[in-house]
Formats: sequence, structure tokens, C-alpha cells
Amino acid sequence: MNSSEELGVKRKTKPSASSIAKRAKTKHVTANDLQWKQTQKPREADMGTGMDGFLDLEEVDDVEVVYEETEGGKVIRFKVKGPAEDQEDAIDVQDTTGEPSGTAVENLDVDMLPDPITFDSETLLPAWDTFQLHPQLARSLYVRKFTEPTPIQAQTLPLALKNRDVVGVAETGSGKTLAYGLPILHHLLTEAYSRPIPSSKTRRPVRALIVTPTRELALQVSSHLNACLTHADVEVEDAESAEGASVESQISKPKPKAKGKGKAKAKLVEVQDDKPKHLPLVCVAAIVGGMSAQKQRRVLSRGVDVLVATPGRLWDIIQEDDELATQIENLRFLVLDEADRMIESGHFAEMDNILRLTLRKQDDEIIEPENQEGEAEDSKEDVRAGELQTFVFSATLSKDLQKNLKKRTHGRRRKNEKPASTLDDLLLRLDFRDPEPAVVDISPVGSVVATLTESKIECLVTDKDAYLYYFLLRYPGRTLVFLSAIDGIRRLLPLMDLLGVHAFPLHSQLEQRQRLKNLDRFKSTPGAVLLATDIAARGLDVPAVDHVVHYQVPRTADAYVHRNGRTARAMRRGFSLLMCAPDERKVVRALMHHLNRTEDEIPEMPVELHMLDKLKARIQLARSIDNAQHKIKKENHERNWLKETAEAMELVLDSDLESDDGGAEAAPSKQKRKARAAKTAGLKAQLKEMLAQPLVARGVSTRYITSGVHSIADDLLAGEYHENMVGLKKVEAGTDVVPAKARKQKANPKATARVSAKEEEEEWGGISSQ
Ligand SMILES: Nc1ncnc2c1ncn2[C@@H]1O[C@H](COP(=O)(O)OP(=O)(O)OP(=O)(O)O)[C@@H](O)[C@H]1O
Repeated sequence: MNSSEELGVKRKTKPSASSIAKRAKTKHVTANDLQWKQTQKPREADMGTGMDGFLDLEEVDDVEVVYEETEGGKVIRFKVKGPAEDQEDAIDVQDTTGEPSGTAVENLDVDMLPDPITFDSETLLPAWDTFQLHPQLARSLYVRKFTEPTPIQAQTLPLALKNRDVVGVAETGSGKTLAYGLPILHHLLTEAYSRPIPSSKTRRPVRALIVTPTRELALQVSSHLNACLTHADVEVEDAESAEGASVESQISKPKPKAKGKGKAKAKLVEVQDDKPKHLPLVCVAAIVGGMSAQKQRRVLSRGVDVLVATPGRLWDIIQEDDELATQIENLRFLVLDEADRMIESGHFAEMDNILRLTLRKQDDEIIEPENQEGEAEDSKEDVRAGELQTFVFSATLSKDLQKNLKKRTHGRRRKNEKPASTLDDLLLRLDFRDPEPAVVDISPVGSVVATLTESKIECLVTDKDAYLYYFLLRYPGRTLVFLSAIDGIRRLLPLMDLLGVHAFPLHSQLEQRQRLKNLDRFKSTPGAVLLATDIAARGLDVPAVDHVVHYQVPRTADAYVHRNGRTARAMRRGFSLLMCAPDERKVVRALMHHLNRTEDEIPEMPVELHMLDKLKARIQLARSIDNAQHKIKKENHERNWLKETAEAMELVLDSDLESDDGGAEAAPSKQKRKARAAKTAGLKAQLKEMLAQPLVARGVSTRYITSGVHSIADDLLAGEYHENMVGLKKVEAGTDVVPAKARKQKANPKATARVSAKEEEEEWGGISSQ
């Protein structure tokens, strides 16, 4: 049985007259006009690997590349043969692999897709059953072992599935992406299965737009949602024979239709042959800056159902694409992920322009009539299916802002009313169709995630490198170090390299390809360090970040919360270290005050000062090497530049400038350069030797391991021997921190409605570690 029969679609058996005519033709077209076909790429390619920078891979058949001489020089042309018979025959069914095939299709003999395979979520996923999610999503959750919804998912799903607009606030790493993603995918999948198959000639409209502040986050969200769509070829088997079997235990082809729930119960079968054969049923794609806009336009022109985008690139494309602008005007879902960051990223204007497209056409000013007593409850019934639904999510949306949002939706926005902040302003521009958007705020008091241990070090700015190095050696693990400026990253990177620390940079001045590559290297290198600016602070979900270090104190309380949120995600433990110089204390006080906390709530991290002194000597030497290398590099660069410029201008350089001991400005002589290189090599050798020396704690004897103040033998026996720092116990960061006075649990009016941290932990028991 071939794939078309399996899916109940008839092939066209004879080529049409027009197709034969077309086949005879050969045309010259531009790259954009070619019939590009999606080809499979590994899923992990979305976030890096060898395919960094690729949104998708496409291929094209029957095209010859020719070079043509034109007045403007040599240009590439593409010679296209007419569509071949088999292309014309191709089928336009869609599957749910998330991988479009892009094959051109016409004249289908079917108008409905086959039913999805049913999934018995009542038995397999009881905790999710109440939401009656599309079987495909349920199946995906099951396969990924997401046995129960996280608290934010549990609270927002029922609202979102009832067409309500939702403002969701919950701690970092608590699963907000799926809290808004599942209702969207549920709706689109249900719709897709019940609508006629759209012709590939007509562009599928964008139904959901998700705007994120950073490119990495957009790519991550897109790949997260695609992952929910990739278990299409999983089928439920007969219960009796399958009970107790593991999910991935068997491989088989999916049946065309599974009728009714029947006894299908316990076993899922995943199909390995995941080659994309058809256009996806629901297509999710990301449009971000720093990557080929041309390619992104092509992806859009093929049809995207869920568009995840950063505001800058999206607005650029919208300006040239009227059809997309119209689609945005008619969206079914609009999501602002990390809404409060949107205004910081310098994209306010673009964001505003995009939001304007989503306003209702008439009478933008009026949201709904003045609220009257007793009206609120009834008004919830006014939410109409099919209208735009808006979701706003973040870990940090102030209570004031939430109140303002409500106020705004309750009555008319007065024409000259001034919003309290830029974020207020942005959110007030949202045209919620829901008369009373639901606000679900389950963020913990002080925005501190229960599984996070915080700590601080107070030190001079000049000692921060040594303390950082100490921390990295003392507590090996995947560590994300936040710096306020790119210059700091550029300075630290060679230092880390000389000290033998695997560190990668991430900042906005790197090419997007490089950003993704570095992020991927950070993910795949155990114990790696990522030196990043705040572009990495929001939303990034790297599952195994053990530590976050604030090398410089963040500028805002929200930044502190979000930076911390890169660790201690999904109920895993995490540790954050705040490095605070004397002149930063004021900022720390202010940001703690903003979080309703006090500075002394963050305990000091213990430091073995004897070790620190030894590390300072290493750092000093590494700095000298770096300075020397930098000087040599700069001189080489200047000399080369001078030579090249002189050659280009056909000038002869003054011998003073070219070499030897000319004036102070002159380039150093060869001899001097040699001497300098030798000195640097000497310093390097010295450092190498230093790095090879073990770091031994005071009072510890390495000669007699059972003697000294602290016996190494005991550590060895207890399995707590520290390879980097002999004589210190090998412990996880945070376990040796003496807790500061218990965090004051300020009376919270909503406290009773919320689950306590402990209860929440229990609720999260089902979260698997990945
Ligand atoms: N129901 C679930 N069960 C188990 N794990 C889940 C569940 N939902 C989401 N996750 C996982 O939890 C992790 C964090 O999710 P997500 O990135 O959506 O968090 P977030 O709340 O958006 O965080 P942030 O505020 O930092 O953006 C992800 O790795 C995700 O796959």
C-alpha cells in the first residue's frame, strides 16, 4: 500500500494536457521563483549543531545553474525544466511531522483529512484528561513523559480552551511555553482535521503569532512547539497485549485510521521512519533577525500556521508583504512571550506597529461599556469563539500592571490618559477581545523559585576575576555568567581560555550563526561556561544549567529574576551567585527592595581565602600573557594594514615605519618582536606549570593523606575528594552556604488561593528530568 492509499487520497493517474505543455518548456528564473522543496533536517538543528543558522533545508530538482554575462557582470541564472509527471502526481495530504515537503499539488480527489488516531488519555494521561487535548498533543505529552500539567498549565489551560484571553505570570522554568502553546496547537490541529485540505497554491494564513524579545527564544519556542507535533506517527495498540510495555519499545507503521477508543490503552508505538512525506498539518516556523530574510520569506510563502517572531524582522517582512499584513489583521491567536522584555529590546516602535494591525477595525478606543456591578461574571460569557485570543506571559509582570490591564479592559480608555510605564503603554495597546482577560498570577513571593539557592560575594571590582575563577574550580558544573557589557566578555574570554576554562561568548555583536553555535556548544560541553549579556537572560531553556553567576549586578529586579531563572528550571535544583562590588551595593538594595526583600536575605558564599590568593597569582600571570598577546596582535595588524595600504597606493614605506628602531611611533624591529614573542612563550610556560600544581587547602598534607588538620583520606573514603582543590570537600554549590535569616513571607492577599512552595513541589512531582 502506498502512502496515498494509506491516507485515503487518490492519485491523479494521467498528466493533464497543460502539464505536458509545461514540461516541454524551459524557463530562466530567479532563486526565489524556484520550486524549493523542504527536506528533512535534524530537529536539534534548530538550535545549533552543524546546521547553525539554517531555519530549514530546501532542495530543488530539475534545475541547471548557468552563468550568464550581463552588462553588470556575471550573474547566476537557473534553468528550469517544466514540471515532471511525477511532480504533478504528487499528493497534497498533510501529516504532522512538522516537516513540510513543499511538493506542488493540484486537483485532489478528497476534501477531508483522515481522522487522527485516538489516544486514551483517560488511562494514559489522567492528569491531563480533563482538558481533552487533541489526541496528537496528548500522545506527545505522554511520549515526553510530561505526566501532569505544571501549575501554570493547569490553571491557564481551562481558560484558554474556553476562548478566554489570558495574562499568565509564573516563575521561570515553570512551563509557560506549553501553557499558551497547547491551546493554540489544540485549536489548530482540531481545525486542520475538520477542514478541507487547502490547495498548496493558496497560501495558508498565519493563524497564531507569537512574539518574543530575542532570536534564541523565538527559535526555542518554535522548536518546543514543533516537538509537540512530531509524534504523529505514533499509534496506540491493543491494550491487552501491550500493558506494561514501554513507550518506545515497539516500532510499526501507523494505521490509516483508528476507530474509536476501544481497548486501546497502554502502549504507544513510535515510527522511526520519520522522513517527511507531506506538508505538515500544522506548521510552526520562526522568523528572526540575523538569518536569511529571503529564506524566511520563502518559508512564509509556503504557508505557516504558527509564526514565532522577533518584532524587528517581522515588521521588516510585513512592510513588504501585504498578504502577511492582512493575515496578522485576522489572527486567531496573539501571544506576547516575555512581554515586559519587549520594551527593553529597543523594538517598541516595531512592536507597536505590529500590535496596531491586530486592533479591531472600528472604534479602537472603546474596549467595552463602563463596567457595572455584577457585570463581570456575565461578561465572561461574551467571549466569542473564533475571535482573536490574546495571551501575555512572563515571570515578571507587576501587580500594578495587571491591575491597569483590568482597568483598561473594564472601561473606555480615556484619550489623554497617560500610561504609568512603557510596558503599561505597550500592553494598553493590546486589543483584548475578552471583556475581562483572566489574570493568572502564581509567581512566588519575591519571585524566588523554591529550588534555587542564592548566594553572594562582596568583593572589589578588581578581584571579581579571581572570585569567578575560584567559583568555577570550586563548584564545577555548567555555569552561565552574566555580564553587563560586551567589553567585559571580550576581556574575560581570553583569560578563561588561558586558565583552561571552556568558555563561550554570547552577545548581540556576534553573528547569529555564531550565537547559536556557542549556545549549542554550551549545552553539549559538560562543565562549560557561557559568558553572556542579558540577551541570554530571558526564556532560554538549557535544561542542565547548574549555576548562574551575576558577574555584575543586574540593572533591574526583573533582570535578576530572569537571569536566575536560567537555572533551577522545572523543579531541578539550581544555584545563583551575585558578585557585588562596594559601589553596586546600592543597586542590590534597590532591586531587593523592589522584590519586597532585603539585602541580607542573600547569604555569603564561603570562600577559602588561602586558595583565592593562589588563584590571584594565576590570574595575574594570565593577564600579563593576554596583554602581551594583545599588543603583538595589534602591532601585527597595524603593520599589515600599513603595508597593504602602501601597496595599494603604490607607495614605498619609509624604512623608519617599516622596521627597526624608528621613533616612538614606529613599528618595533624584528628583533624586538622576537624578544617579545619569546617572553610571552616564557610566561605561558610559567602559567602551564602553575596550572599543573595542585591547589591545596591550608593545613592539609598531600604527603601524608591521613594527617593534617583535614585528612584527605577521609574525603577519599567518603567520595568527597575534590580534584581541583585538595583538602576541600567536593560538594554541590549551595550546600555549604549558611542560610541567611529566613525569608520573610510577607502577607499576601492571594496566598490562600496559591499553593505553598512545598505543595507546589509535590504537584510538580511528575516533572521529569531531561
Ligand atoms: N507538564 C510538564 N511536565 C514536565 N516538564 C515540562 C512540562 N511543561 C514544560 N516542561 C518543561 O519545563 C521546562 C521549562 O519550560 P518553559 O521553557 O516553557 O518555562 P517558562 O516558564 O517559559 O520559563 P521562562 O520564564 O524562563 O521563559 C522545559 O524544558 C519544558 O520542556
